[in-house]
Order: sequence, then structure tokens, then C-alpha cells
Amino acid sequence: MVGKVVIVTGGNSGIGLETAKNLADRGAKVIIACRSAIRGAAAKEEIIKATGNPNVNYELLDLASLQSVREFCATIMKKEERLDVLINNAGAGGLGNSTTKDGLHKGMQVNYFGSFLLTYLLLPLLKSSAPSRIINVSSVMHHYGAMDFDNLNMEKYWSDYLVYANSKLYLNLMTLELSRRLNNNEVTANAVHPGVAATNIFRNIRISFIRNIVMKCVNFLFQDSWEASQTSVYLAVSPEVAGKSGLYFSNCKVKKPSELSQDLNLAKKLWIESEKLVNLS
Ligand SMILES: NC(=O)c1ccc[n+]([C@@H]2O[C@H](COP(=O)([O-])OP(=O)(O)OC[C@H]3O[C@@H](n4cnc5c(N)ncnc54)[C@H](O)[C@@H]3O)[C@@H](O)[C@H]2O)c1
Repeated sequence: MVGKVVIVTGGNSGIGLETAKNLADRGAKVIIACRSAIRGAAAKEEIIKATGNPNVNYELLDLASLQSVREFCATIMKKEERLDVLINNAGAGGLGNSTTKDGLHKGMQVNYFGSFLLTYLLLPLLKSSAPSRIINVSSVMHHYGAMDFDNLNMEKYWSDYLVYANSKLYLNLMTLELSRRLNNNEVTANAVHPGVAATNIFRNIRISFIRNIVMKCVNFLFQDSWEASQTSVYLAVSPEVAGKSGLYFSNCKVKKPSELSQDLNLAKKLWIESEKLVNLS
């Protein structure tokens, strides 16, 4: 990865931190996209110390603000000459039923609309750096998502569960549409289920007693963040996946996503509606 530039959103915590560390260890220039300067600086220091690669930086990004997404992308376009790998890893659960100042449902914006705009704005740099790769960190939870264009932004009905499942389904559809639009496969786009790992993703479980039990059970039954980062790393570095696009991976293997995730018409329509909702058209 020496000479390559990688962005990992949410690279300061959990699976993203392990992904960023692994790619820095392989010599990449790693940019962590993160909401807090304090957490960004701490992650930068941890990664440099662990890998000896000084080429690690952070830039501020709050996916719950489209202005922040635009500012982040403008900074990257100004500072970086290339972008080889974009990993849309940041995500959150249990954000409740609030609306951002962009008029979008907060959970949907953090998990999908923000990453949609970010990817859209960075496409010129990804294209000029081709062959390059986009990796969208989805979840097995996408299987429980539903596609209702009258409720794209959760304006009619919602639950934390549905927001998470739908946002991951939308990420899969964005992956499919990206691969269709970038059809020469010079820029590839793939989705990942990282597997279940006890990370801060569970921090919004409001009752601390239940949160602690869930974390302990997940820790006991499943994997750690390092293991959960392996499929993202595989998609970022492996020659085996060069030119492969529009696929869904887990455990470093292609897996079949839900039927809805494979519907090209839904993917096209969602892209057009997303452009409108993030004020691109
Ligand atoms: N941990 C699991 O069991 C699991 C399972 C399936 C999918 N995932 C997915 O893996 C990805 C990484 O999650 P994790 O488990 O490492 O959790 P985590 O909470 O440790 O990491 C999530 C990252 O996203 C960032 N983030 C949250 N809101 C943001 C915002 N508004 N703007 C910018 N960044 C923001 C956080 O700061 C953090 O760095 C997420 O997309 C998550 O949905 C996790």
C-alpha cells in the first residue's frame, strides 16, 4: 500500500480504527475522518506508535451535517493529489427520531445520506486515481430493511431498528448503483458485513445494565474489532478483488445479499432520490 492514499471514516474507533491501523502498517497514507479533533489526534498517535508509519492524519467530518461533508471533501480535494481507497465505515445505531439541520432523519444521514454525498463528491479524485476502490461498511441487518420511497427519510414511520436496517440496505443499493455507473471497473465499489463485534456501536443502548450485558455476550460469542476489520482490509488491498464490483462480502468471501439489495431498478431510483435529498440536483 506504499504510495496509496486511504480514507477511513470513523477511523478513530472500533472496526475503523483497526482497519486504519492495518492499512498504515502496510505503508498506506491513512486519513481518519472523525468528528472530534481530540479523538482524531489520539487515534493518529495510537496508529503511528503501533505501526511506525508517520503518514497518518485526521480530518474533521460530521456525517450528520452536509456542510461538514462538503468541507471535508473540499479539504481532501485541495490537500490530496490522489485517493486510492475510500472506506465508508462510520455508522451509528440508536440515534432516536431527531432531524438534522439538513432536514434529514439523523440516523439515516449518519449511516447513509452523509456517506452518499461524501462518495459523490470524492468520485472525481477516485476516478483520476484509478484503479481505486470504494468500500461501504454495511451489515447483515440490511436483510431486515424495507424499501418504501414514500418513507425514504423516515418521515412517515420509524424505529431505531428500521433506521439501522434501512440505512444498510440503502448502502448496499448505493454500492450496486456505483458499480453500474463506474462500469469500466476502474473504480470498484463493494459492500461489507464486518461481522458482529463488541464496539462503541452499542453505546446508545440507553440502560447501562442491559448495555453491559449485551457487550459481554457479544464479546464472548463473537469476534473482536481486529477480526471484524479483516474483510474491509481484504477489499482494500487484495489483488484477488481487483476489478470486482457491486458485490457484498463477509469473512473475505462474496456472500449473497438480500433480494432487495440486488434490484437494479431500486438502486437507480434510490440514487436519484438521494441526489435530491442531499441537494445535489
Ligand atoms: N460492531 C458490530 O457488531 C457491527 C456489525 C455490523 C456492522 N457494523 C458496522 O461497522 C461500522 C463500524 O462500527 P463499529 O462497530 O466499529 O462501531 P464504533 O462505534 O466503534 O465506530 C463507529 C465510528 O463511526 C463514527 N461516527 C458515528 N457517527 C458519526 C458522525 N455523525 N460523523 C462521523 N463519524 C461518525 C464514530 O465516531 C466511530 O468512529 C459501522 O458502519 C457499523 O454499522 C458493526
